[in-house]
Amino acid sequence: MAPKSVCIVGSGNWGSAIAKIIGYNVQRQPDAFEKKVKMYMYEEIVDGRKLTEIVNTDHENVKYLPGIKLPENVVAIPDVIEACTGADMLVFVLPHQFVKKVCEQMKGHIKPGAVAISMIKGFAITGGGIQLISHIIAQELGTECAVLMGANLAKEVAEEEFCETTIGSKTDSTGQLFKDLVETPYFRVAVVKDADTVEMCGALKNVVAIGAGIVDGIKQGDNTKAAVIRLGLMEMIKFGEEFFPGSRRNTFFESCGIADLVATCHGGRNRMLGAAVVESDKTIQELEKEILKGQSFQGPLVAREVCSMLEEKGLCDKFPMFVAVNKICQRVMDPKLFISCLRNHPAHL
Ligand SMILES: NC(=O)C1=CN([C@@H]2O[C@H](COP(=O)(O)OP(=O)(O)OC[C@H]3O[C@@H](n4cnc5c(N)ncnc54)[C@H](O)[C@@H]3O)[C@@H](O)[C@H]2O)C=CC1
Ligand SMILES: O=C(CO)COP(=O)(O)O
Repeated sequence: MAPKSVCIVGSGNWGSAIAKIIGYNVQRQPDAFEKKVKMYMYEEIVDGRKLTEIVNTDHENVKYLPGIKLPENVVAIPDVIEACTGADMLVFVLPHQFVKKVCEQMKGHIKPGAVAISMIKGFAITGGGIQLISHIIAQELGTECAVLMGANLAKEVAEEEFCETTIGSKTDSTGQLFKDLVETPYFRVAVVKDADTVEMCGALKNVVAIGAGIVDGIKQGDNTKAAVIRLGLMEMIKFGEEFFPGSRRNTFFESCGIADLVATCHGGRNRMLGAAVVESDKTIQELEKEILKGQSFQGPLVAREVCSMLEEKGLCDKFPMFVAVNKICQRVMDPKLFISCLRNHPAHL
């Protein structure tokens, strides 16, 4: 079979870290993958130069993953149609609010038989309710779409610190193909079939991580944060029962579940946001600009998406942590009340 060509759709903090892995891995497997990896990059000017030009000449994404060299076979392309045309494998790694628009542009330009994977941690709300991003990609582009989620803080992955991740794929062949594309000695991949639960975990942990940050902001210690992680996991499992029936309990014990909760509740951007919301009166948008300098917090958006579904279904009282995080992000609840709303959590009854 001819080597497969790969296109990465997205080039932020995680997008660039995964581009580093993919760029090296395709070189190690020339029979399986084409050497050139095209990476769609949303164009912007950094220090008077186009970011695509910086990446293609200096081989570093100075804005979103500074200090990390990217392999020279990763080529940044500002036009998503040019980037995806002819690709056999599409790796989606954009902040979730941009997915629909980017897919609309790509529609009609996808190679027949191409397969996709989503590394995006979020949901979409459509007329049909809460939707998984991989389902939107599959519907829009007519491709199969697997998912990859795990305890994978981008900077640590880019610095080649050991971690695990989970690929969820309904078919074994697609799961294995993407495992071959991304696995390294420091990035170990487990493939499971329960893809919807894998993806749901990745989205919901963003909300719990804000809760962990709120705990830091109100100066509570590790016991309290552990309680937030545990209650968050309970709400994630419950959310699966309500919205994605058929979830396998074991999936929550993969890297995408408990491990990602632990990692992001200690080290993630959403955790930072939770602490900052307590410590300042600024809006989420102001904090995002100030703290992340162009990167994106996914948690507040996910909390809003989740709570709009909970309200619609009359389920808010079963998910007090998700609801409290959303209210605190919306600035309609005093963060000091966060603990009291966990005190009477249904998990204690
Ligand atoms: N950063 C991390 O440690 C990890 C992130 N993720 C997930 O990966 C996904 C992508 O996150 P990151 O790569 O970290 O992105 P990021 O947070 O660095 O986001 C910035 C990216 O959005 C792009 N962008 C801005 N406006 C745009 C527009 N209008 N259209 C298209 N793109 C636009 C920017 O060019 C940049 O590439 C998210 O769902 C995130 O939750 C998953 C694992 C780890
Ligand atoms: O998903 C992540 C690590 O697995 C990154 O989380 P943050 O977006 O909160 O930094």
